[in-house]
Amino acid sequence: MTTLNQAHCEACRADAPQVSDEELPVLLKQIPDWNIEVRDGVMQLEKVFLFKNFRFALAFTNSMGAISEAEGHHPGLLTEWGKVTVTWWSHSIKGLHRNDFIMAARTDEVAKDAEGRK
Ligand SMILES: C[C@H](O)[C@H](O)[C@H]1CNC2=NC(N)=NC(=O)C2=N1
Repeated sequence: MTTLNQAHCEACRADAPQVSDEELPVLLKQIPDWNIEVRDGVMQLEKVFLFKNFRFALAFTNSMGAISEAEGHHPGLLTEWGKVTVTWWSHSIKGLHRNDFIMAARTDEVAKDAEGRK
C-alpha cells in the first residue's frame, strides 16, 4: 500500500467523493497528531507547528506554499510569531477528500525538515 506521504493528489472536482465514515478512522490513524475541526459544518484537519521565531515560521509557510502549488491543493495557513496553524479541507466538496490526508502527511514531512522547530 502506498503510504499517504508518498501519494499525490488527484484533481478535486465538485463531484469528488468525501472520505466515508469507514475510511475516516483508517486515514486518521496515519496522521495521528492532526485534529478534526468542524467550521460552518465543514470538517477540516488542523495542526499547529511551533517555531523559534517569526522568520522560521514564515519559511515553513513558504515551503507549504511550494508543495501546495506543486500538488494543486491548498491549505489554510495562519502564520504568527513562532507558530503556524495548517488547516486542510477541500473547498470544492466542502469537506474532507483523501487529498487532504495526503497533504497533511506531506505537511508532517516538510515540518520534519523545517529549520527552527520548537
Ligand atoms: C481550480 C483549482 O484546481 C481548484 O480550485 C483547487 C485549487 N486548490 C484547492 N485546494 C483545496 N484545499 N481545495 C480545493 O477544492 C482546491 N481546489
